[in-house]
Amino acid sequence: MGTQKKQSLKAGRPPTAKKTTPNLSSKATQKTIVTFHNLSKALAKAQAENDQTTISAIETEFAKLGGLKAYQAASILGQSSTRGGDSSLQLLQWIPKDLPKMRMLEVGALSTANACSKSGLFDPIVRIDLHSQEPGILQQDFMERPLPRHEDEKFDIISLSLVLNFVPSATQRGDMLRRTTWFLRHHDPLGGHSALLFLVLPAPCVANSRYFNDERLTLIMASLGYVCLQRKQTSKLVYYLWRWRDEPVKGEGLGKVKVRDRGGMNNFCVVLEPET
Ligand SMILES: C[S@@+](CC[C@H](N)C(=O)[O-])C[C@H]1O[C@@H](n2cnc3c(N)ncnc32)[C@H](O)[C@@H]1O
Repeated sequence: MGTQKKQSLKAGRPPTAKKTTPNLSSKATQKTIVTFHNLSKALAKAQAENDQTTISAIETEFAKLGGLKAYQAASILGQSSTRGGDSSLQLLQWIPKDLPKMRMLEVGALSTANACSKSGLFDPIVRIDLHSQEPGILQQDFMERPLPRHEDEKFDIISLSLVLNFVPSATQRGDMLRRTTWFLRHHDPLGGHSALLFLVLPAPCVANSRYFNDERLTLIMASLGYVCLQRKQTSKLVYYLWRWRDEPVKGEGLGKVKVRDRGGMNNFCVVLEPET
């Protein structure tokens, strides 16, 4: 009892098939990702407190690190097969191959050549990112993306892989999850449309947080109208496939609740504010 090594938020990639000794550059890659996340959290706090001195100091640190570009470069390295691979491979294992082609929105897209892009199961794939790395990726903040005017502009599936943990505050994470429902088509069993959300998080977000676990996530998702179809956890990542079935419950919020507390835990949290 209690002998298991605690997971930290540093863990962020699925294990490779063959265990390899981490080399210096994979450590450096992970350090960039962790530093970026820590700076983002500190910046959100300083901004909330309107602490200009701290904001300037953090911005200097971001610049020294190389900003979002350096973070994305580190994340792309993490997607390479030698570093743990492409999370969209898991989605392909869960999607039936005989469905009509699905309209996909990939939020936080780093490449146009991941497994989903090559599968032929999705058409079109609209890829967006805060900082586009390729012509096939639209530079756009999902939180600012114009809302669809017609059902035809909505999607059958949204991919949110390692994006929610990138969002600096708990309420913004809740807002992001709620926003996914505004972009999904209503499920039409006869027309074959499935409104799906593929969500990937670093495992410690649910497995080792004082304020978040699978139960809290399920409550939030249920309040938004989602049911869990699939879940898989590795030592580093947790993957989910959710079906959006019902309209979100109006006026319902889910705040910050301590679900457990042990030394070495993190404070990752998602808060769902009541929709106004
Ligand atoms: C760790 S990378 C994950 C990339 C890839 N989806 C994966 O699974 O490896 C997170 C990406 O999410 C993007 N991102 C974060 N918030 C976003 C937002 N609000 N809108 C669009 N992209 C966002 C970041 O710019 C970053 O490139």
